[in-house]
Amino acid sequence: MGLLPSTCSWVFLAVKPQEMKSVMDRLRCSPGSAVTTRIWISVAAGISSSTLLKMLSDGQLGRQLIRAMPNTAVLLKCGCVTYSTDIQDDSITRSFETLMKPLGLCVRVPEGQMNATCALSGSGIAFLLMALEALSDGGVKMGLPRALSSQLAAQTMMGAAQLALTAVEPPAILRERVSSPGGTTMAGLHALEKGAFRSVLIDAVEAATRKGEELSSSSLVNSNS
Ligand SMILES: NC(=O)C1=CN([C@@H]2O[C@H](COP(=O)(O)OP(=O)(O)OC[C@H]3O[C@@H](n4cnc5c(N)ncnc54)[C@H](OP(=O)(O)O)[C@@H]3O)[C@@H](O)[C@H]2O)C=CC1
Ligand SMILES: O=C(O)[C@@H]1CCC=N1
Repeated sequence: MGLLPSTCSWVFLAVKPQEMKSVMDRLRCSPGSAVTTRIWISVAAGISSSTLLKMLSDGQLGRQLIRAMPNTAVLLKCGCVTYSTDIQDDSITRSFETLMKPLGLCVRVPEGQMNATCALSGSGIAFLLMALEALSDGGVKMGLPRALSSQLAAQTMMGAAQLALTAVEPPAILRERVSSPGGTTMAGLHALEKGAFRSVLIDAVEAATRKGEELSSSSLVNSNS
């Protein structure tokens, strides 16, 4: 990775947060590093824009930075990309959004919300996949074949997401419509409430956000070392 062509005007930094400092150090020594007008896009979880900007300025690599957070569903063009930047030139942010929009939803957020969006949409895919696995296990426990159970769980999750994305009503109302008095859904929802389902998901987003904050402070320490 010693070479950074000077013609390369947009560079994605997609290494693990712990690798970022050493990668920046190596970029500084690259022949093309003198180009200070290029746009840097970091997708690293946790590392704040101020830490990244410090690494860029230490390496005299310019200061045009976009901090972005995609999720793995971008592979299927139904992902989320959140980003924050202090770049004032609208043509640059428009170009970035044009690049990202085919991948799914692309939303600009304040820097202070990046760790929370990383937790919710970046890591949230894993939380939902775990829920999907568990739903499928539930079906298998009740005698369904594994393949059918997994297929029904995934399709049901997609259906719930499509309903939530297209309906005018909030998810709570959509849920009520499935919950007949004395019916099967209420029986299942009661079991979820007893297991603190909602609370556990809220805890998961909070824990992932806090981890992002920790990664930010540790990379700041590293960038000063
Ligand atoms: N996984 C996810 O869902 C998401 C991840 N991210 C972020 O993306 C980043 C990468 O994560 P992920 O893709 O999961 O990790 P991977 O381990 O899959 O990929 C890391 C990449 O970095 C390369 N790499 C490692 N060390 C160096 C180095 N010293 N110099 C140059 N390249 C290096 C690796 O190359 P090689 O394979 O050749 O070793 C590999 O291509 C992380 O910062 C993560 O926070 C952001 C959003 C979502
Ligand atoms: O945990 C991770 O490495 C990544 C960051 C965003 C989602 N997962």
